[in-house]
Amino acid sequence: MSKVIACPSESYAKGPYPERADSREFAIDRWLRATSARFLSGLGKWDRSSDRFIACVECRGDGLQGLPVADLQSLVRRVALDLRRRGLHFDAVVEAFALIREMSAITLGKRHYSVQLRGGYALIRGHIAEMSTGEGKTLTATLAAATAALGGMPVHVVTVNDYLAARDAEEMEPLYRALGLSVGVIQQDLSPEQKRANYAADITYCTNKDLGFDYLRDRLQLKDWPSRSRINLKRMLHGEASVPDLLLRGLHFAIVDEADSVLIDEARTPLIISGNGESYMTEEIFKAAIAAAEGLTPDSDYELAATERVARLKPAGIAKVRKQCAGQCGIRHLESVWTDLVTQALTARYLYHKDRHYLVRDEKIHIIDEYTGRLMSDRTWEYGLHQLIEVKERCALSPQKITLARITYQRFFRRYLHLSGMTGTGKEVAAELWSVYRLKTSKIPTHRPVQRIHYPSRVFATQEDKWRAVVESVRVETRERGRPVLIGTCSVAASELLAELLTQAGLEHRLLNARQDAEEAQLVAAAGQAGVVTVATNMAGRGTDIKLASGVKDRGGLHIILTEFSESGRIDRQLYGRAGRQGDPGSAEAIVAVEDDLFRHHLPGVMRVFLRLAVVSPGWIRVFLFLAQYRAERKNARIREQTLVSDRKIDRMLAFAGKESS
Ligand SMILES: Nc1ncnc2c1ncn2[C@@H]1O[C@H](COP(=O)(O)OP(=O)(O)OP(=O)(O)O)[C@@H](O)[C@H]1O
Repeated sequence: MSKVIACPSESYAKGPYPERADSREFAIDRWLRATSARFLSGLGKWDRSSDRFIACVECRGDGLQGLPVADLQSLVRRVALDLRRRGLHFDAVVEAFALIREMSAITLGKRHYSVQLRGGYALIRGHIAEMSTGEGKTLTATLAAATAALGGMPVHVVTVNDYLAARDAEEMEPLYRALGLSVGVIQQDLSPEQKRANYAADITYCTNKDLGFDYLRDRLQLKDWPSRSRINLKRMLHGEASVPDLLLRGLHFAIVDEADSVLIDEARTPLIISGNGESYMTEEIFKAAIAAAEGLTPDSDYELAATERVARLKPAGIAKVRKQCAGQCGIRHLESVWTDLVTQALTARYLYHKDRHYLVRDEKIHIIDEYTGRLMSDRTWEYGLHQLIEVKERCALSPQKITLARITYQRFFRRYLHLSGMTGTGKEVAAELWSVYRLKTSKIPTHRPVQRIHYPSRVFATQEDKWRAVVESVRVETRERGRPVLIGTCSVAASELLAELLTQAGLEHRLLNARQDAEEAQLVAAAGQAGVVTVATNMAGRGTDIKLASGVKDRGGLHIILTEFSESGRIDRQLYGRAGRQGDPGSAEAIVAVEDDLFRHHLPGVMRVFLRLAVVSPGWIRVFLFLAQYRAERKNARIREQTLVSDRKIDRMLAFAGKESS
């Protein structure tokens, strides 16, 4: 079984994955769900405001300060019993929050600030807590996670990449251990047994992808599970019926960190599990398709939609493809298959780029996750795209896959009994979070005023001018001011180009990208030291906490350089958010070019001319940037909408057939 990346444009599912399970395990699971639902029902009885809640926690906390750990632990045991008995009752949650806060002060040396209590309140109420970057969401999550876990709920803390999942679990573990709770971490390369053990922990830190795929694997296990009456019959005839080994313990209580990325941005692409299938497509056919695609003329024969990464053949192109290629490789009778394949070949040839969308390593294609900048080595693209890219890059051909199970994030996360989330950038997507997930967004104030300074953005006519300005800015900030600098680039290729230019300019630097990811923790640890230059892809764009070395604050803190605006302003703000955390000094600037993808794809030609002529002031740059990102976000929202619509259509079709989808 392997995992497939769906092309965003193709969002249909094959095959139903009905749930027809019953057994002692499932009875336990159902009992657990019912218990969880009872546990959560206490929330409905809360009639006091968040201010009152915070005041109660603060007041109770005053009474707990100075108590020895053993006394706190016995109070924790008492509140755990109370939570199990009465559920998320107001008084019990106040007591739990106050105890977790005091225990955190002792074990981690960090006592939750009032604003973090407010964030915790939002999470326990099932909201999205919008807390600015660097405000301590990792610590905030412990309040809700530990309270739910003390009450017996299996808790999943979901984040965007393995590095963050492992870091957060490791940092918070002393607190959980002191509270008598176990912690599990799911990493990509764990065996099923290890995963099962980690999911059995009270609180499990995992990534959205691992969680989604593990859920699909469980659904596949359940697919062949017979109905209740068949199990009973089997038991009568053969004794105990065997039950499948599931990885998860069900979907109960989830806290999604970087919620806008997981629930909105990544929701464009469904999760698909596939297995090896039989195919008549040979290497010759894929080669012929690439050759046919190369023989077509742009604009007259085909058009490319770069943002959606899909190619479309025009009537002239279709006629040419049929005339030139039909009959090749013995698939004459399937002209539509051939045209589809040539269209995919156009996509592979012109819309997927080496060192941007994938890496070639050991004669294999490794997909780069566009949201996290990390390698997804065990994933493949579907509908022949992966094989076409392999042919394009002269790699060995991997077997073609067929879809076994599929789910969208929209549908997956709605299955949790209790869903909540945190992000530094949730304002723009608050309406979508509500309409799709029924999640309210609560804005949490900052603990200390943000001191980050934003220099005016600079737009250059060419890439060369842009990179020259970036190198100059690095020189000034490090050599003249002695500050650390973090430069965000949009691809492995761009990061390597900049690294080369910095070397030529004699500026020492470190590189963090999908090709050089082994020393991520060390690179991040060193990135806050005076004069250190770190060039990174969006691997360092979210969640990364760069701690400033002593003396760096006096020099102005960390400086961030953004070298290409992304389609969403949220992603840019996340990168800026690596500086000026927790009230520290810091600064950020954007140095970009008119030729960057965002402007090329989303700005009308006349505006690009204005930008190129450099007649625009910083104010106008902001206007053009807003417009380009607005158009890009609209397009992406439409894609997500389509994914959801086709998902609902599949649901209705399966319901009509008396089946249930994954
Ligand atoms: N109550 C606290 N007391 C002391 N330090 C804290 C407290 N809360 C958070 N911090 C520190 O603040 C820094 C930022 O925390 P964290 O990385 O969790 O922020 P974040 O909100 O998740 O950031 P991002 O939005 O970038 O993901 C960390 O170094 C953390 O140790």
